[in-house]
Amino acid sequence: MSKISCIVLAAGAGRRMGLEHNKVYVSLGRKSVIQWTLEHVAGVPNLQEIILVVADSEQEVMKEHIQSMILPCPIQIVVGGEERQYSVVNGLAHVSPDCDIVLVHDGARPVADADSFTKVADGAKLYGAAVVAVPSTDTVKRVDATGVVIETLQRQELYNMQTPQGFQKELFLKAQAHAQATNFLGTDDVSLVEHLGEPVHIVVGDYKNIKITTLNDVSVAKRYLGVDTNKMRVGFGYDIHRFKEGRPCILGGVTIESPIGPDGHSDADVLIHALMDAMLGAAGIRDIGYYFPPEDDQYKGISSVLLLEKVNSLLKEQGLQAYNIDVMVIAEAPKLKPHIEEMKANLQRVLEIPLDRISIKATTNEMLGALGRREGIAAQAVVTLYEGEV
Ligand SMILES: Nc1ccn([C@@H]2O[C@H](COP(=O)(O)OP(=O)(O)OP(=O)(O)O)[C@@H](O)[C@H]2O)c(=O)n1
Ligand SMILES: C[C@](O)(CO)[C@H](O)COP(=O)(O)O
Repeated sequence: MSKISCIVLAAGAGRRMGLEHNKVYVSLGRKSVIQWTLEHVAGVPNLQEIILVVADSEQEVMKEHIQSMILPCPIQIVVGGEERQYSVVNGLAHVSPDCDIVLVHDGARPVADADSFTKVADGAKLYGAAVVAVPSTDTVKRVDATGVVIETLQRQELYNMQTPQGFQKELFLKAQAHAQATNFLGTDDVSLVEHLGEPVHIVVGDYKNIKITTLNDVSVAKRYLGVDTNKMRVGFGYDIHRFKEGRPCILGGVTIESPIGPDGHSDADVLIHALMDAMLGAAGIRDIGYYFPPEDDQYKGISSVLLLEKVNSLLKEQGLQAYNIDVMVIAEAPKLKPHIEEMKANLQRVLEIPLDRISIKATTNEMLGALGRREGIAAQAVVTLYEGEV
């Protein structure tokens, strides 16, 4: 019986996702991308070990991330390389001597099911190298650097390669050594065996086995995994600041001429503060005091637009995106009307939603109470968030 080792690659940067963190930590419902991937890998019969390849800087984060998982075999975390292929080389160096079949799988493919691993392992055992692939559904053309079509390729011969990709270990070691000796860099693993001149067999896979590459893939993967998606959430925020003479009056990222302005640790932009609390509330991830504590010097005088950027990326990491926002500022002065379009443009720049889904309104407090006595300024905000892209 074959002994199988699976190298799971998670050492990329996930640049195309545009997040601050590696895409493999993005949540897809109650589990992250890498947790779904590992759960599916764990279902492979005869699996002896998992070699999880992780960037040097993320070793601790990854350990914390997977420590609660119950896996059927030992898992070893090893350091990745600059390119995907070099990460595979590092993983391969840690494969146990008694394993005879090596599978390689992208950590960013959380939908691949245990069946595709089994079929690839069987194919590798039988033929030496096998890969899960799907027929191309689009017409594919070769195009030159000026954008002119060179030729139309025969679609019946074209397949999109996915992972897992599997190998008899000795063949894979030989192919890796040959690639190194000839400076060959492939975009997938079986291409190293092709480069060696040995045959590679495909196993027909499933179109659902997507690689999480852009934010849009997150909602698609959630759908495929049966995780609730496109659910709307609502959040509410409120903030109030005392006015102080000589303080700048910054609202919605716009500096308004005024002899008085809201007092506070940051730039005291009460409008953005109410908005951020509404966003965090809708996401269910605490409040602005938690992320930007007033006793922390790094936030002294900081522009709240920068804080809003941070809140927006916290939401993106949860697969959430603002759909519409409605903010009400309550103050006797200054007059906001001449500045509202500029404020909306500032919010649009950060939140990347159309202007017609951003509402900023202002009202006086009819000279009632502290706000009516011009002692301060308050704001309330309501936000709807969508899970996934809208
Ligand atoms: N040096 C690298 C580059 C990529 N990968 C892994 O290879 C898989 C497929 O690569 P890709 O989708 O390109 O991931 P990233 O390199 O992270 O993404 P991007 O190219 O957008 O930065 C991912 O699971 C990624 O973590 C890796 O282990 N080591
Ligand atoms: C290996 C792979 O997932 C097969 O489709 C793909 O080639 C990886 O490419 P990327 O450029 O690293 O995303």
